[in-house]
Amino acid sequence: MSTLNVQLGDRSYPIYIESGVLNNGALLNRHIKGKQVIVVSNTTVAPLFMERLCASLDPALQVSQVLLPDGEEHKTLAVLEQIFDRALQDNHNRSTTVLALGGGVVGDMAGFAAASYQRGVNFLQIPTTLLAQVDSSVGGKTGVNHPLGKNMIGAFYQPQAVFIDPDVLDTLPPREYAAGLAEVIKYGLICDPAFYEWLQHHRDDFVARDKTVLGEAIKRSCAAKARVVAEDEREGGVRAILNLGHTFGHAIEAAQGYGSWLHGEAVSAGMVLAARLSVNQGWITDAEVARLVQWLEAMSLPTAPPDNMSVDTWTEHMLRDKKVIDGRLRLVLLEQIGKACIVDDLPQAELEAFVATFSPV
Ligand SMILES: NC(=O)c1ccc[n+]([C@@H]2O[C@H](COP(=O)([O-])OP(=O)(O)OC[C@H]3O[C@@H](n4cnc5c(N)ncnc54)[C@H](O)[C@@H]3O)[C@@H](O)[C@H]2O)c1
Ligand SMILES: O=C(O)C(=O)C[C@@H](O)[C@H](O)[C@H](O)COP(=O)(O)O
Ligand SMILES: [Zn+2]
Repeated sequence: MSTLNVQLGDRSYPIYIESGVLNNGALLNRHIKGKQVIVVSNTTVAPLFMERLCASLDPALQVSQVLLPDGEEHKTLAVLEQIFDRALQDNHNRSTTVLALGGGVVGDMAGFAAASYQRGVNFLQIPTTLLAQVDSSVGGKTGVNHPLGKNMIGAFYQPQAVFIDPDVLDTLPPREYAAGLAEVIKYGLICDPAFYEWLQHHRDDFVARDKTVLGEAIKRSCAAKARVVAEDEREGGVRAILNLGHTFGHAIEAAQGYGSWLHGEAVSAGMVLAARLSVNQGWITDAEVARLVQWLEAMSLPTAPPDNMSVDTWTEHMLRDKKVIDGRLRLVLLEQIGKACIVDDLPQAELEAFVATFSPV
């Protein structure tokens, strides 16, 4: 078993990465504080893993299950209420533990429920998608979408532990697997050039879902995220680099209707746009962007945005980004491959001219 740590003082927590950790009752039960558990999952994931998970839990625990509808379009305040309804109907008190069993949607929603139910209860993450294992289960960003913007309602609320079982990825559909790879590649681009090269070197192994290579990628991704989060938990500064491609990506997701583009797909196209803007600044080369595009395409990821968003639509969504300060956009660009930077002085006219190059007239 590999154990990493997210170092946040008295809120530090372990990330356990182990085949079969879903069946490791001793470990799971050690992190359950009270006598009650609410397992939050969805209608796709629960039939796959709920029984195994519940069999690992201490039989003396009172366990409630909440199965959310599946899909990004259900990551809403209205659906979140289903968790509170069940928690209250089943008399869960402040010492209950919320356990998220699912992908990033379930994790973000369960985390926000844990942050707000009776003003905060114990929270554990069991991520079941590649994207959730390498990104969303770590770092404490929780919340839901609003029709006008992604993740607009939420809280920073760290889990008390993360349990990653790479074996659960065996059932993950190809499109979801590719979406997770986009966030893996992101870490190489923003802060780890050696990892970027290693990932490219193993690109056929990723297509073949080689377990050894995948396990190593999960570990290195979680380690990168843990380092950044430990440095800047609430995104006052450096944490924003984890948002590479997201200003464009979130605009795509919201404008196209949540669920039409997967989050990882929108991030993939968004990273290419951020890379192209970085070329315009004279920082990286066209050849480096071409190499990235070719790689993402080989992973079946989109590398261009949809062609139905006007400049106004782009601008409207991008100006709602959470990184905006006093009406000024902050964009994550690439100073080099493997080194991101945060840019807050790109003239609005330059950004609009850039967006116009891929928008309908
Ligand atoms: N909090 C963060 O730091 C953070 C980071 C990245 C992304 N996110 C959020 O995460 C969400 C995307 O997460 P996602 O990509 O995991 O999507 P998701 O949660 O919608 O899961 C993708 C699909 O895979 C299914 N699934 C999950 N595990 C499975 C398994 N083992 N086998 C078969 N099917 C399985 C799900 O039911 C769903 O249909 C977005 O809402 C995004 O905003 C949050
Ligand atoms: O953890 C972070 O910080 C990230 O930015 C990780 C992103 O991959 C993730 O999609 C996050 O949810 C985006 O956050 P937001 O603050 O832009 O909504
Ligand atoms: Zn993301």
